[in-house]
Amino acid sequence: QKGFKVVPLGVKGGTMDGNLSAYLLAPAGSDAYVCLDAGTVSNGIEKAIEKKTFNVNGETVLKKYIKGYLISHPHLDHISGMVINSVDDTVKQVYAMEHCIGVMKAHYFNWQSWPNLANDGNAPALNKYRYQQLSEGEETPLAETRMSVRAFPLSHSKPYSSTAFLVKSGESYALYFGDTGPDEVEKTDHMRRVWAAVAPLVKSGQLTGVFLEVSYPNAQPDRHLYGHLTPKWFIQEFEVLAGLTGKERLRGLNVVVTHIKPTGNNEEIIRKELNAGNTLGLRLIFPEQGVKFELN
Ligand SMILES: Nc1ncnc2c1ncn2[C@@H]1O[C@@H]2COP(=O)(O)O[C@H]2[C@H]1O
Repeated sequence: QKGFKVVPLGVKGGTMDGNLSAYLLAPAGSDAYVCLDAGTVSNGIEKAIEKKTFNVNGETVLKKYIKGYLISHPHLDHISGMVINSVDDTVKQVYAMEHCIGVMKAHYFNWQSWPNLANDGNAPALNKYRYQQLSEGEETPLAETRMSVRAFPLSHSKPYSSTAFLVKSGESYALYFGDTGPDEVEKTDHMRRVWAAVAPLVKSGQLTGVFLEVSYPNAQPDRHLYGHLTPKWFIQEFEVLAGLTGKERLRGLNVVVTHIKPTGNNEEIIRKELNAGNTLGLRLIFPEQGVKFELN
């Protein structure tokens, strides 16, 4: 089977602490998932069961279906669900780049913030979560799944970093961006480097979807982006990809819109601004907590 299935456990940025960034991703036809970021875990599993996305209990989803966590950066809204659930969880892998593993060791699984359920850091390390360090561009198999991942660094308000994950299953790929500012504002080429890596996969039709953040409406001034995108910058970044692939290649590309901060009626404003700016014909997907969808 080609492509992936996605079960969002949490979809928002900002302060809604029962619904923060976390996306289960598995090859189509498989229940061996990884969790892309883990802001909200239990509440998302519960919502998915209510919505009949899963017909097993929450314990089975947490312990058996989730085979590992991919953490883009160590901000609480991307990691707190994993930390809180670690007590009830089973042995699994935690994949992240070096800086992010460093923060988890020093600041979360350190016995002071939380018991050290991981396999390194302050003694005694209880050895339940196994840190797997990802290096830029290197393909790492995702244990107990049919998937592998390549990681790319992102800039999330300099000097802080985040990560994009390019997940492979068979001949299909899905690209997940953690929080990121636009290259032009961050004064980096990090997003461009990701686009350059995936452009051939867009041309060959193997890239089944892109998860990209939009945190604020266009009215947010660039000096207050804090390492995030607005609809204008989101579209502008896809224009960079279009410059590498040709615009026509992006028509109908699945793009999952993540990390909207739901202040006031910003969700509606952002949706309108994205739709109005979508001259590339991207297939914008606004994910809902617990509602499964497919990428193929
Ligand atoms: N300099 C700042 N002043 C006020 N708020 C900030 C500043 N930097 C970051 N933030 C906020 O802190 C939040 C942390 O999570 P986010 O990166 O999603 O979004 C960030 C902003 O909302």
